[in-house]
Amino acid sequence: MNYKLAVIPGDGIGPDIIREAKKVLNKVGEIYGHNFEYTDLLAGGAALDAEGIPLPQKTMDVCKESDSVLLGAVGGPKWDNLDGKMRPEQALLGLRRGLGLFANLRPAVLFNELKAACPLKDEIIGDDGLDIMCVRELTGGIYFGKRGTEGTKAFDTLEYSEEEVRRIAIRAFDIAMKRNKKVTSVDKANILDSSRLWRKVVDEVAKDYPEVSYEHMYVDNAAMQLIRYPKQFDVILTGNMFGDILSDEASMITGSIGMLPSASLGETGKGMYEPIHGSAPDIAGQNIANPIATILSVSMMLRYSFNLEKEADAVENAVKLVLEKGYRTKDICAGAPSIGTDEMGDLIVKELK
Ligand SMILES: NC(=O)C1=CN([C@@H]2O[C@H](COP(=O)(O)OP(=O)(O)OC[C@H]3O[C@@H](n4cnc5c(N)ncnc54)[C@H](O)[C@@H]3O)[C@@H](O)[C@H]2O)C=CC1
Ligand SMILES: CC(C)CC(=O)C(=O)O
Ligand SMILES: [Mg+2]
Repeated sequence: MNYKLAVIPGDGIGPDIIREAKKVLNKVGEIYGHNFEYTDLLAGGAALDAEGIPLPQKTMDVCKESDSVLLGAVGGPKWDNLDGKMRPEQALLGLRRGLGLFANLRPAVLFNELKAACPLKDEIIGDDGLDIMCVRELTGGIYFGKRGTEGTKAFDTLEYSEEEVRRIAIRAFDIAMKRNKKVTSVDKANILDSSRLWRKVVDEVAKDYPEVSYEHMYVDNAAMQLIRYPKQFDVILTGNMFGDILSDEASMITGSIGMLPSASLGETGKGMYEPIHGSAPDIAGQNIANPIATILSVSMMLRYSFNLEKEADAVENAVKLVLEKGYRTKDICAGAPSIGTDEMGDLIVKELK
């Protein structure tokens, strides 16, 4: 099969981690007889530098025509003083909305081999590890609300429609049915009207899933419970900003933010796949970034967009084997010797079968 991929390396460590992810995809293609055809595109700071805007029309057009999108990360201090609408991060919002990718899946899984890198105590992790799926609404909420600055005041607004909540809730309950059948819906319904609407709609959706146990939890409590007793969670369903924040917190369950992949999905098979971390300007250009979150995002692409289960498993297994053999990038080495971004990519490619 031939798969057309739009590839957006972006800024900071973006180009380094994307290079490793492509190596892995190329090897998967070679072993399993697929052709992955890449179109490299500009977005974020790289696009601002080249064309003066964060999301050029060509990037959007090619993403729309492609079977899926692979993205590194965007942003960095060079562009931090630009007006809100011109910032690199606007490219992400434009892509997510423009492609209709309302469901952001962020699986926080602790590989057994990385227990030492996880800051939680052994008795909290237990013997059977940790595995939480964060389902974040991605095209609504406060990141997309009306905002502005008026003199010495600035405002942002948070809106959700019933339809927006319903479609993400259905996605979360469907996912829970294939996992441990538990959904924790996270909101701030003690304060926010939009959260009370969120709760009402989730209650309605839950009626169609009698096998799934579900609960509501306030976001401040959820942030605390994630550290106190993460095993209580199976699927976390939440809005755009809460999901952004809680998934960075949940990433420490995996040992490092450099381990957590994501899939952004809509109503069709097309998705956008990216690590949950940013462009990490503090380590850019040093060959120390962990490429595993991006490589696992490739695995999610194979599974969710192309239905290539064997191939997706092969990528995950290759990552596990490399970790089993003791290889670590700096963020997960817990004081032991570490290897570079490129060597980690090469070793994962070598373990693919
Ligand atoms: N999806 C995207 O493109 C995102 C972009 N950003 C942008 O990225 C820039 C930096 O944002 P930060 O808040 O610093 O978040 P960040 O996620 O880039 O970095 C936070 C910390 O985690 C480390 N880190 C991140 N990824 C890593 C990896 N693969 N391996 C090892 N260490 C890693 C960094 O070195 C840093 O110490 C900003 O311009 C921000 O707006 C932030 C989040 C998401
Ligand atoms: C940079 C933001 C637009 C997004 C973000 O932090 C994320 O999606 O994780
Ligand atoms: Mg984030």
